[in-house]
Amino acid sequence: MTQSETLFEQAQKYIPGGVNSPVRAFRGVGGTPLFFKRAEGAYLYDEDDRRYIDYIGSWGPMIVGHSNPSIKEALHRQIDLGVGYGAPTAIETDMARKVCELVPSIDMVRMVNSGTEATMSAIRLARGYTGRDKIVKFEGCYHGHVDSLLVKAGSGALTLGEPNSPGVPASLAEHTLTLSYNDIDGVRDTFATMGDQIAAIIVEPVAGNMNCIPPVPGFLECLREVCDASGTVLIFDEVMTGFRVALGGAQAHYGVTPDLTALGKVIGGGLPVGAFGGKRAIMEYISPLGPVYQAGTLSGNPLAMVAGLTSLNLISEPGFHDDLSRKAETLQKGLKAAADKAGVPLAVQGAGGMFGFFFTDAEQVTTFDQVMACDVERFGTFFQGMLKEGVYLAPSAFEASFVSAALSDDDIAHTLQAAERVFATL
Ligand SMILES: NCC(=O)CCC(=O)O
Repeated sequence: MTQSETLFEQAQKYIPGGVNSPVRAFRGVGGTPLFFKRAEGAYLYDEDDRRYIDYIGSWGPMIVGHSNPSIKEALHRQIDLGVGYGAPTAIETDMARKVCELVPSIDMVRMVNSGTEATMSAIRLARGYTGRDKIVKFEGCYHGHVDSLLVKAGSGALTLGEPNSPGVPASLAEHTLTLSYNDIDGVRDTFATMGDQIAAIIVEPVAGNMNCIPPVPGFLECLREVCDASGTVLIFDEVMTGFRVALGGAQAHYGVTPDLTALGKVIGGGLPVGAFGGKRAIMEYISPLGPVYQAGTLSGNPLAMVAGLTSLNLISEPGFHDDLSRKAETLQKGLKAAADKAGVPLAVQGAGGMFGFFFTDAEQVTTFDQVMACDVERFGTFFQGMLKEGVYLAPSAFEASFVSAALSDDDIAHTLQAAERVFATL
């Protein structure tokens, strides 16, 4: 028995499913989740002392690689000064200023502790601001485990076969209208009949919780247009894409400006942080300025702020995202070439520093239905093969994978050679 197997057995006695977040459980890909004890640069080390090239990066935050010396130094300095005061600090303003500079659609920002809190608060704010209850989300998009957003959700909810979670009252879910991602006509039809009742559209500008689906040309533009016409708040959930698809996020990459943005992952540099921000007139509706309530014991925690701000400073270096995108593109091209060589039908796609691949005959995957038609079993076999080769990809056919700046050209070459060997066995 491996150490991971032993530890997983023990964990299951005390933790539901042995994990603190369901997609870690390796459901649908077989085998036992790996237990890690150390991470450095592009690598994870498991409890059996095996090294893996990491394409998850703690599900996104580790964009500069693990155990970055500058982040560690900033954390050590802050630990000596106290780990939290529950009161304002200068670093919170430094962080807010940085976020507003990097994402020009954000005039004001409020820090929270997770992406879930960010989307939940943004939805409440949009409802309070517009005085409307209905919201629009897209099938297969996941915005954290917020009640009214766990409707036809992606990520672990989809992986485990429960995209509509029990426990969400029907009376709450009925305010959530779910449309098809990339379906421009569907959006126009819905807004033509009930646009004036809809508080917000929330969307992943690149859908990363049903694998990796970029928006088709015109989709995000259409969302902006219908929101403008009906007084609806457009919320981009950039928890995954923020600071990753481009320094200014997917909104900079695709040139479409939301009213509110939800952030997480990279903004915390590996610590638990989320944020939501946007237009001043809307943000002024949040308490204590406005009537919409939102709060948090640990919000703006100084350890989280120094880790996050250091991370944002590191990724602001000129050329950072060009290099990140080049790495992701080399991987995508290489994976496609390796699959072609083995005669395995594969579609590979990505945006900036995120990517995904689909076992399908289709050239391109743009819809939820196409995602669902892909060969999930084959994905599991490939995933396990890559794991044996020391490559740690997202353990679900419904999640994007991520690259970090710590990944070397040799790591990518090793990954592609491994992929060639594993494709040959499928
Ligand atoms: N799509 C998955 C994630 O973003 C990570 C959070 C989780 O464990 O659900």
